Amino acid sequence: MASISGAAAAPSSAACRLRLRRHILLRPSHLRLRAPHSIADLSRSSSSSSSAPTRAQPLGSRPENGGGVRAVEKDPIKLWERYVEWLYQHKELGLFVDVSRMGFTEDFLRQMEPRMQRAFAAMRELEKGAIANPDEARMVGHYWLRDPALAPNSFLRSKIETTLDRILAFSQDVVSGKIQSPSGRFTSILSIGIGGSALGPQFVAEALAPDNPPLKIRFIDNTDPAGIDHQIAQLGPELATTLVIVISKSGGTPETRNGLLEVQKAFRDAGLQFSKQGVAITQENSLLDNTARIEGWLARFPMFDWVGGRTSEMSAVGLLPAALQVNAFPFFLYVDFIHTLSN
Ligand SMILES: O=P(O)(O)OC[C@H]1O[C@H](O)[C@H](O)[C@@H](O)[C@@H]1O
Repeated sequence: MASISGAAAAPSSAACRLRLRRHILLRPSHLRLRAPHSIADLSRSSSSSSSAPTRAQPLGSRPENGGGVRAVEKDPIKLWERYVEWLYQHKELGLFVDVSRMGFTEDFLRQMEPRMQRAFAAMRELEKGAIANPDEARMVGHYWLRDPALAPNSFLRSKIETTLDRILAFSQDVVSGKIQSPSGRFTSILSIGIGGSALGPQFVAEALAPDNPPLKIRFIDNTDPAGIDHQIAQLGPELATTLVIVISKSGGTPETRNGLLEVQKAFRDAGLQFSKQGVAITQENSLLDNTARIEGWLARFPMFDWVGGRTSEMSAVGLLPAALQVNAFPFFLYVDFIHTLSN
């Protein structure tokens, strides 16, 4: 990730989007996601075949798979040659993949090439919006979230970008105090959601949030009544300045609803108005979405049907909690980093 030294004022969401776009435009073509011409392109870092060092001979080939497997090379010189020939490097990310100690042969790569080409063809179809979930007639497009330009049409692209803009604007307004609870600036976040609607935000909070985030986050991620009571008790009077984010793709998960009902009761008991502090992240017109709309919650953000719960980290599910835990500039770098990583 680029250095954040010299960071000045938080950029506007438009500036963030602009930089995201510029990043897409300026990205060197060799870094673009593409199907390699040959599977060997995947692993070879450099060197033409004519200048390639002599490769170790297969040591332990298995006749049943045509000799594609070999024992791991032990000779240090040959191992070094194998390392030099096959090291994959992505300079921009500082990512290196060393496959030299894996027991494969050239033959293995030749055998796999038709299968890989079929996989790349299937991926191309998927990326163009093919229905990959026939039971529910849904596309599978979570990777469009990381690069909206990949979305199969302008409608979807604009939905992704608009949502990203709204997340940035809302989180900046909450962190700066422009949007407040009736009792003052928001000081913490309570996330209610389970499974795919909790794991990504928990991981990011654990891995990336600063030691003293603008808003500290807590999670209710199961229906254990003692656990729910514990989180509410830990907040104590801070409930009055807690932003409650209710996350559910389907909007009807009973565990999440139980958590919501318990928290709403705690608000009532404390004489607080939940709607002034509640945010919903869910599919449009779900039970949760309709509840939030009818009760007039502070905000609603969409979850798309073409994003699986377990791959929703770069949707509002993951980005809103992340944006609220860091100030806007590092959040932008986070989006930028994920974008680079995915390409
Ligand atoms: O996001 P929701 O619709 O509330 O679903 C939340 C979770 O519910 C269950 O635990 C499913 O097994 C998970 O795959 C899903 O992520």
